[in-house]
Amino acid sequence: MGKLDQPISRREMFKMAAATGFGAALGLSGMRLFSSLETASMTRSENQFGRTNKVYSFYGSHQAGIDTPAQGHMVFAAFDVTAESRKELQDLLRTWSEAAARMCAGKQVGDHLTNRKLPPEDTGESVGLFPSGLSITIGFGPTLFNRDGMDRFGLAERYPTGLAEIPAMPGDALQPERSGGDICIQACADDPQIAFYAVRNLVRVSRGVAAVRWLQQGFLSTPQNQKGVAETPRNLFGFKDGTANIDTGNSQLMNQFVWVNGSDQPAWMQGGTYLVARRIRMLIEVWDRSSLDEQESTFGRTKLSGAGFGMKNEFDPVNPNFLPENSHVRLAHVEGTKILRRGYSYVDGIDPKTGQLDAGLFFISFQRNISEQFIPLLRRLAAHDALNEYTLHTSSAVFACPPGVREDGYIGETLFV
Ligand SMILES: C=CC1=C(C)c2cc3[nH]c(cc4nc(cc5[nH]c(cc1n2)c(C)c5CCC(=O)O)C(CCC(=O)O)=C4C)c(C)c3C=C
Ligand SMILES: [Fe+2]
Repeated sequence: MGKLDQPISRREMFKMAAATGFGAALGLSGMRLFSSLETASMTRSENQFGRTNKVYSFYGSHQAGIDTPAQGHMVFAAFDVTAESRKELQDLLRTWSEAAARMCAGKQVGDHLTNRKLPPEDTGESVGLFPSGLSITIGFGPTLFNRDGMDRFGLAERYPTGLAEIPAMPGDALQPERSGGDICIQACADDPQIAFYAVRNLVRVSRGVAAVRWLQQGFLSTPQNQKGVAETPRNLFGFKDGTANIDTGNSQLMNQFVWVNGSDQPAWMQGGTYLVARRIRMLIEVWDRSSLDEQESTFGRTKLSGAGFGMKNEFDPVNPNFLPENSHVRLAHVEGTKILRRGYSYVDGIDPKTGQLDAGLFFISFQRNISEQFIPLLRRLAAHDALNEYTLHTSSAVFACPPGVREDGYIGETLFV
């Protein structure tokens, strides 16, 4: 194979692109990134699908994928760890960290061409694609610390205070095979192929020591107003979802409600946070037959503008007295406490029993303490929320997301010191 025929890595391509401009780099490599639909006015760091040259480092004081802006696509995988020793578990976390750091930087996990007689060290589907703001977030589930009374990895004593299992709630329709997990990986990117690529390669390099227990894909579309400013995304019920979310740029709120910090224990979780995932099926067919009045009363907000009842604009503070007592927002709005929501819509075909769409919200939230923030909120909603008529919670999982990774370090290393 001649030198010019050899595929180049995403890193090489972007180095070349920086030096020469994308057109020249692409001409040289023979790769095609821009379709004929794209115009000269389109930014050279973004293609017509909005897939971007953005890079979120895997290294830093906090993990990416929490306070970084939500990308358009998510693949979330929960794993059962089959490693048999603490050392094997640490090796797995090291291997994952190395691979994750490379992929987030827009590089491939390994070489495609080392040995024709062996499987390539990278699966190849990211060649020529943009880094697309890939973030990889890793969390540890309760069973990693203690499974049925067994301390498999000598970690039982290090069980984190803020990690609580969610008790059964009225109306739950949880599927055990879609719930729980020893470790989770949340991969988000502006390109669905990059998000899948990341998880697929992390699964590949963990063969023999971890097995996927369940996996969920999700998507999110962010509208832009006429000035090109991003607006609140809408969920599959057509409502703006995220209006009253925590502003991730507000470090005071992030420290108050999301990051483990100050005198919080255990010390190994400082800079981390706790993740709750609930796969919530939305009964689309029932919803679509309900009147606009009923839909708006369910949330206590106006469908088109997103404004709370009695208010004019989306971001006007809600006045609970104007909202129906059992409306979602009235019940979820609790003075003095908050959680950070970062969920994705999903569509998983149809329910084979009923023929109805299996679509909804893969709800993800991050908080400093699950028992104090999330569980009381879910209890209120499960007991009284008008939205329950249109939803079914089909899976549930909780994870402790350790702090970010230092260069040369690995994810969760503070847990082992
Ligand atoms: C336990 C926490 C929550 C679950 C589960 C949940 C499910 C859920 N939510 C929507 C749609 C909306 N939620 C909105 C606001 C909102 N929701 C929660 C928590 C849970 N939601 C909170 C804390 C809030 C903010 C309350 C406030 O302080 O005002 C809204 C309104 C717009 C917004 O602020 O985002 C919508 C719409 C769905 C469809 C859903 C389950 C499928
Ligand atoms: Fe909500």
